[in-house]
Amino acid sequence: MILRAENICVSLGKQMIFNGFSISLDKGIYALRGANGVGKSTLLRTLTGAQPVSSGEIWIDGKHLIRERLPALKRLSYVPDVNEVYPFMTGQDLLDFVTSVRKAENSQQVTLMTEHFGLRPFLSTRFDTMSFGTAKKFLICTAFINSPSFLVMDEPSNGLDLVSLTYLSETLKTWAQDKLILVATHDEEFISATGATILELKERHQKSDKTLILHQQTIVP
Ligand SMILES: Nc1ncnc2c1ncn2[C@@H]1O[C@H](COP(=O)(O)OP(=O)(O)OP(=O)(O)O)[C@@H](O)[C@H]1O
Repeated sequence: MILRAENICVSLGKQMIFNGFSISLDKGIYALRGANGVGKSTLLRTLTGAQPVSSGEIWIDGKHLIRERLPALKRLSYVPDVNEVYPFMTGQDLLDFVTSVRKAENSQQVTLMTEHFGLRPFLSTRFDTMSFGTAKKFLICTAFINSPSFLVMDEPSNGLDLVSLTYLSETLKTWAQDKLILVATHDEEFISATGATILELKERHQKSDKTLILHQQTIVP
């Protein structure tokens, strides 16, 4: 299993969002859906170590997210729905920074991706003057640096133009052959284009008691 999370409990402020939630996934592409506020972003942040758990255990590719934090983090990438990049950084700065932090070689895949996304003219643009979609495309590119086994994206299609969206869908389909891709999305067309299996996050009896409903039939484009 690339992802294994068991009995996780997560609270935000006074609100318990997850109370004993478990999920295990192997390679493939999965679309996490659910009503606004049900906890999709919180779940993604938790599975990537960005949101601490009050109890429960998470393994990424067999590495424990707390006890083997660095090896676990090296195996995953997370693209949030908000631009969390320092405003003074340029597109190239971000690519260089992530390449260096991940001790990666300059990746051909990432260079190719920046070309397909039309990012070359924006390599020296600062994030505080970039459009939302352009910033999102740089963040997506960095997620592919060092070929992580577990790719997590929050609303990846949000803000992307059609050409970039088509390229991203095709790239994700290829990657899903031997990696796990988990995206939170409300975008039916994107789900259809990637052929993702839908995971519906729902509340069971009370707010913190959540379940995942797996839609066995994937939507075929
Ligand atoms: N920093 C925070 N402090 C307290 N509560 C929070 C915080 N962030 C989110 N919440 C609450 O946690 C719950 C889950 O929020 P989350 O953003 O994970 O939902 P979501 O399913 O991703 O929603 P959406 O579809 O609107 O993006 C909501 O009730 C939200 O109000």
